Amino acid sequence: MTCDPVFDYLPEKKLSLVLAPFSGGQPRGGVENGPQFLLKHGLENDLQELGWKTKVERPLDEEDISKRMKESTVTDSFGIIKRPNLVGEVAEKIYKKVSQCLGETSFPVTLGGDHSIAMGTVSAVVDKYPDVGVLWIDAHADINTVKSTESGNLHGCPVSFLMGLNEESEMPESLKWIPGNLRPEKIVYIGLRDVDSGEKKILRDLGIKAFSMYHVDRYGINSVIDMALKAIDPEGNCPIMCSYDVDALDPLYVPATGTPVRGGLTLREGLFIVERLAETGKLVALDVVECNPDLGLSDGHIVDTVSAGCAIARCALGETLL
Ligand SMILES: NC(=[NH2+])NCCC[C@H](N)C(=O)O
Ligand SMILES: [Mn+2]
Ligand SMILES: [Mn+2]
Repeated sequence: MTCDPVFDYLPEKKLSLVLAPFSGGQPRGGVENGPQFLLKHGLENDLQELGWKTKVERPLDEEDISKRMKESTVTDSFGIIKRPNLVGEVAEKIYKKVSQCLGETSFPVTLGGDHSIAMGTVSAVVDKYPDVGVLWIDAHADINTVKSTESGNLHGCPVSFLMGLNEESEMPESLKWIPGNLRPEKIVYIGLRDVDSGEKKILRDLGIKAFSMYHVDRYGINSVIDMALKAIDPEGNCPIMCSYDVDALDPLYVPATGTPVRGGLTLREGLFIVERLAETGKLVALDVVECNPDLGLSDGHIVDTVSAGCAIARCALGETLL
C-alpha cells in the first residue's frame, strides 16, 4: 500500500473550506444549509485528522442573500433565467475567494450550495492552472445555455458559462465577468443519466467526453476513471479539479438533494472516483454541492446525505490511501 498521499501542487497540506451557502441557482430552499450540516458532521476535524491544516472561509453575506432571495423571485430575471444578478454576484465572490486560496497555496474545498457556484470555483482554478482538467461528477450535464435551458435554473447552466458558450448580447450583464476559460477538451463527466436534449446536442457538437451510468455498467468504474483521466490529460501530467454534485450518487445513498435521479453510482463507486483522484497527487480543488438537508424525509435521510458529502471530501483528501 502507498502511504501518505502526496499533493504535487502544494508545499504543505493546507486547505480552505470555502462555504457557499447559496440556493439561488435552483428553486428548492434548504441547499443553503448544506455547508453548515457538513461542518456539524465533523468535516473540519476529520480533515485535520488526515494531517491537513484547515481554515474556514465565509465569502458570502448570508443575511443579505436571504433578504435578496425573497425580493429576487420577482425582480431578478433575464427572459426565462431566474436570479441572474444574485447568482452572478455570489459566484463572483466565490471566484475571488477561491482565487485567493489558490494564491496562498491552500487547497480550496468549496461546500455548496447549489451547483451554480461552480461558475466561480472552476473559473478561478482555470485562471490559476490553464491546463487543468475538470472532472464533473453529476447525474446532470449542467451545460444548458441561456437559449437551451428549459427550467431557467442557473444550476443547470454553469458549464456553458465556464466555456463561454453564451453570446455576450444574449447574456445577463451580471454573468459577463465569467472568463469562459474552460476548453471543451478539458472537462469530462462521470455519472450522467438525466441530460436535456439541448444539452446532448451541445455535448455532441463540441465533442465533450462523457461517461454516463451506461458506461459505468459497461466498463466498470475503474476503467471509466482511467478513460476519463486520459480524456482530459492524455500525458498524465496536468492538475485536476473535481466538481462533485452529490446527486451523481444514487438517491438511496443521497436522498436529500434537489434533483435526484434513480439509477446512480453506488456509494463505493462514488468514493472510489475521488480516491483515485487523490492517488494521482494532481488534485488541486474540490467542490461538494447540492446537499439539501431540508429535503430529507427523516433524520436518516439527512445523515445519509451529509455523511456521503463528508466522505467524498475525506476520500478526495486522502483518507483511504493511508
Ligand atoms: N446541478 C443540478 N442538480 N442540476 C440539475 C439540472 C436539471 C436540468 N437539466 C436543468 O437545466 O434545470
Ligand atoms: Mn446534478
Ligand atoms: Mn450539478
